[in-house]
Amino acid sequence: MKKIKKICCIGAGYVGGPTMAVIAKNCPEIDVTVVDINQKRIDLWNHNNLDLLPVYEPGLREIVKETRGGNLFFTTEVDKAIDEAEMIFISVNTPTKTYGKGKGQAADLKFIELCARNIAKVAKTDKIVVEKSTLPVRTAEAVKSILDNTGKGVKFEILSNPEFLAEGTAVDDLLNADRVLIGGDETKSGQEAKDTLSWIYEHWLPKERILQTNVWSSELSKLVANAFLAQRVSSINSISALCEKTDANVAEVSKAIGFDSRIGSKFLNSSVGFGGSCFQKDILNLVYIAKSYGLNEVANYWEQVIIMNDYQKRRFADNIISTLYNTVSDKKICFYGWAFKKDTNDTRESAAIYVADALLEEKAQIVVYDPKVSEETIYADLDYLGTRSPEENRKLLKVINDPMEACNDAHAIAIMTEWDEFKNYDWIAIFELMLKPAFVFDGRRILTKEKMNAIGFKYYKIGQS
Ligand SMILES: NC(=O)C1=CN([C@@H]2O[C@H](COP(=O)(O)OP(=O)(O)OC[C@H]3O[C@@H](n4cnc5c(N)ncnc54)[C@H](O)[C@@H]3O)[C@@H](O)[C@H]2O)C=CC1
Ligand SMILES: O=C(O)[C@H]1O[C@H](OP(=O)(O)OP(=O)(O)OC[C@H]2O[C@@H](n3ccc(=O)[nH]c3=O)[C@H](O)[C@@H]2O)[C@H](O)[C@@H](O)[C@@H]1O
Repeated sequence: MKKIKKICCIGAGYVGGPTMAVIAKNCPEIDVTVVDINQKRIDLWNHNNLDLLPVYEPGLREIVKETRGGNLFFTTEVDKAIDEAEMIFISVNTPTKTYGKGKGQAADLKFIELCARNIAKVAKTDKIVVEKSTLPVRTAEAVKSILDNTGKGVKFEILSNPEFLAEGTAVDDLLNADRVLIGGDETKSGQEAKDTLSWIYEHWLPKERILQTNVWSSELSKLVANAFLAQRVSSINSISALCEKTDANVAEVSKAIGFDSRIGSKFLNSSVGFGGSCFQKDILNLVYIAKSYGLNEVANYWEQVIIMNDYQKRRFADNIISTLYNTVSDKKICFYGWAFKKDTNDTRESAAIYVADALLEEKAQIVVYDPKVSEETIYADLDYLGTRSPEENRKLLKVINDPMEACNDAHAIAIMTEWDEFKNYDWIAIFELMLKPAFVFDGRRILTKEKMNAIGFKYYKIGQS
């Protein structure tokens, strides 16, 4: 096993940034360079004001402060970093394809291929190339084929090392990972490369949490882990609809089933629907792969997780409309939260986007307050859907930085993200500011029905009649 001194990571996003910061902190003898083609993102990673880091994660700014400029570097000099590194992580985005074959399901691998071609072009010495991005099964084969055909005699070992961190808890997830998965060739040099990557993680994680597999198992396990997690959320959300029709309470059901050690208590919180950049993308990708092998029953089974999630978002929006006397036209509805979960500024696939879109179709006036998401991001999310013109989105939806001002004269509040601060608001003062009857639609189940009703609210909580 070779002890390496220089690594590079292509892609300074939600995975590349935090992962490399944690490696730099725990491996002071290794120089870690994170590269990106997005100059603005790199400038923000290098900004003196650490509040402006492009990724908000609890604990991240402290690690960046400690390591940046010491053994952690952010730069757009991609070729130089590739040339100097002994190990290169590819951590670029792999979104769902929006064109051509597999449109709407398959992962778009153009950024991965560009990275592979760039490494092939630049590399003058042997490299270990690590797939950190989430990739369809057998992608390593394509990457290997591109790298092995450079004709320069440079040797590449390809490893799959998918990331399991969740946003909002990224630093903690990295420091205390349940497991690290490393897939590689079952050859002597493949084993050596796997051991070198294991050695990096062993700086802070117990050896028994580092699992080595073949490349294909590793690639597939990542998609399957996300599919199983999302499936739990869709399963409990399906039950939330049933609870609302009966006198059952979804929290009591979650608790009761979660006590069974075979089921376990995690990931059973009913919500307005899961969001995030990966659950939907990775399940769609799994569905596409299954279909491509003619496994239609397998594909249909997993697709149902997405169908249920779409139903949950639609159901929430429909309930707001029907409860507000079947019309929200010109009614002010205040959204508390836009991020797809608390403690992140990421909004990709957030349920808030789709609920807002449905209400805007009914000509509602929406006012959004989120403690970490910018106005620019919120408008970009809506414009991306293409449902109406950017001008109309800006006319119908406003972003306000003060939660009290946001709910002033509102007919209803919709809680879209479970930010802790929402629980501690002065809900009596909020009630006073709103039009009556004052409605609250709690898509995250963070408030107490009895207390809200006692204040005078008409309070609706997902999964409770
Ligand atoms: N966001 C998350 O929580 C997790 C994401 N993943 C996976 O990790 C991968 C990356 O995800 P994120 O970090 O969220 O994406 P991201 O979109 O935040 O970051 C990707 C970065 O790669 C850069 N990039 C694209 N092509 C490039 C190129 N040729 N050269 C240099 N830079 C390039 C982009 O400019 C962007 O800044 C995806 O495959 C995702 O599925 C895996 C686990 C968790
Ligand atoms: O591949 C990825 O990108 C990552 O996807 C998820 O992480 P993330 O999407 O960041 O966040 P989660 O905590 O999984 O939440 C996803 C969504 O499900 C929702 N959720 C989660 C749990 C729950 O019980 N109920 C629920 O509605 C959250 O609010 C959020 O909208 C996985 O948890 C990570 O292991 C994985 O690495």
